[in-house]
Amino acid sequence: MRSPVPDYLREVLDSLADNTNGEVADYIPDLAQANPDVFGIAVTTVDGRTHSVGDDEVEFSIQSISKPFAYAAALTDRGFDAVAAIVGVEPSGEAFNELSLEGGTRRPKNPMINAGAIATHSLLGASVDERVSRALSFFSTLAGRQLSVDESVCRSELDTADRNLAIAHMLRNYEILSDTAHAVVEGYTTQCSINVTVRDLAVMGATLAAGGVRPGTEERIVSRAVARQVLSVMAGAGMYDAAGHWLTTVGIPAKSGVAGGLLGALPGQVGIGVMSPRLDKHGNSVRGVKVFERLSDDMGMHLMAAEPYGSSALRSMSDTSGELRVEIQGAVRFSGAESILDALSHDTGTGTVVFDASRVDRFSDVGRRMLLEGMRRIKLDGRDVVLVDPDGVLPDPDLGDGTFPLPR
Ligand SMILES: NC(=O)CC[C@H](N)C(=O)O
Repeated sequence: MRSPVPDYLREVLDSLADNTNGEVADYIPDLAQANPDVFGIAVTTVDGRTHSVGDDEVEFSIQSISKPFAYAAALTDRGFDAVAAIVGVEPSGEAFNELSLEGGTRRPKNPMINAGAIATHSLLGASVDERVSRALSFFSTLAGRQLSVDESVCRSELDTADRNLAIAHMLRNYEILSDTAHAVVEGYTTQCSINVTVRDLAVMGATLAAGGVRPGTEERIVSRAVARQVLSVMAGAGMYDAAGHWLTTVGIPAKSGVAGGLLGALPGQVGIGVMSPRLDKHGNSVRGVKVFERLSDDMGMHLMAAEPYGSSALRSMSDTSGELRVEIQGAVRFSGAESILDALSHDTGTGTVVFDASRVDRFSDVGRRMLLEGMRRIKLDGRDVVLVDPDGVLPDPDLGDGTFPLPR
């Protein structure tokens, strides 16, 4: 059988091919020359499979999609407090290049707008070379291949960078930058000029979606906390002044760039990369936005369209000759563990309790701790606790007193 997933992506691509609405960015002269018809879509699952259609090998400058990844690098290198000292996390509801700072703190409102991204970039090193090399090597690690800078796009933007220079001077005035405004804008602009394909974007997004681990491997690239922070800020501010509309209609944490790239990361599921250069008035790719609307609707990818999965964690509970058998299944998180503990709290038996975890896919950290607490309490009630766990999905099941459930 041929997987229908690429066929579906092809159908989405074909259905939008005639849409020529929007304009390519022209404030960066080189981008005005870009072929406006390029169109590619890629999706990477957290377990590492990539499906792509259209112009999936065409390289384009990452532009503002560099912002969440530079933020991830800064959080990793400098720690959360040092980053929070110079950039906030509040949605700005403003255009990407607004000259604005938060009222009280005088920080840029978030790292997804230029002011915040220029501040964030400055944390990647002490000189232009240091910062660019940190961004380039980090982005390459995320993409899983060596990326390079589009020098022509970079020079072209630097020639017309007055607005970003104005932002950098404003930041220096408030002692947010230590290097000169010119040097920081040069490094930031180079970071924005790193070339990627939609496949690179999908893989990079999938790493965030997988909680910081390279899709399909155990290789940790950023901490779980950094991945969560970056996805959260993308959800609230990734689409600039269209962020609220985006969150309600599409509901996938995302980031757009003026070259026409659009990156999405759906926690626990997929990374998505789309490229189509014509932009709407917010600076977001017109066809890119449409692709995300289709994926969100057709594939149930809206973050807030949650399905209840709590009670299904308890497959069955049966009492045979004084022994209580608790069969657990699926992925067990807070709500699933709560349903198991609730059922046990109504049991009035006194005999052995057998927990059968052979149908469990995985326990989240909280699911594991809650179940162990339940086992501990059953033991305190004077009952024997038995665990059936052939796949070792419940590692180190210490009952709090150095003892373990009996195996069976
Ligand atoms: N929205 C964007 O992609 C903007 C990035 C561009 N390099 C700029 O700073 O203006």
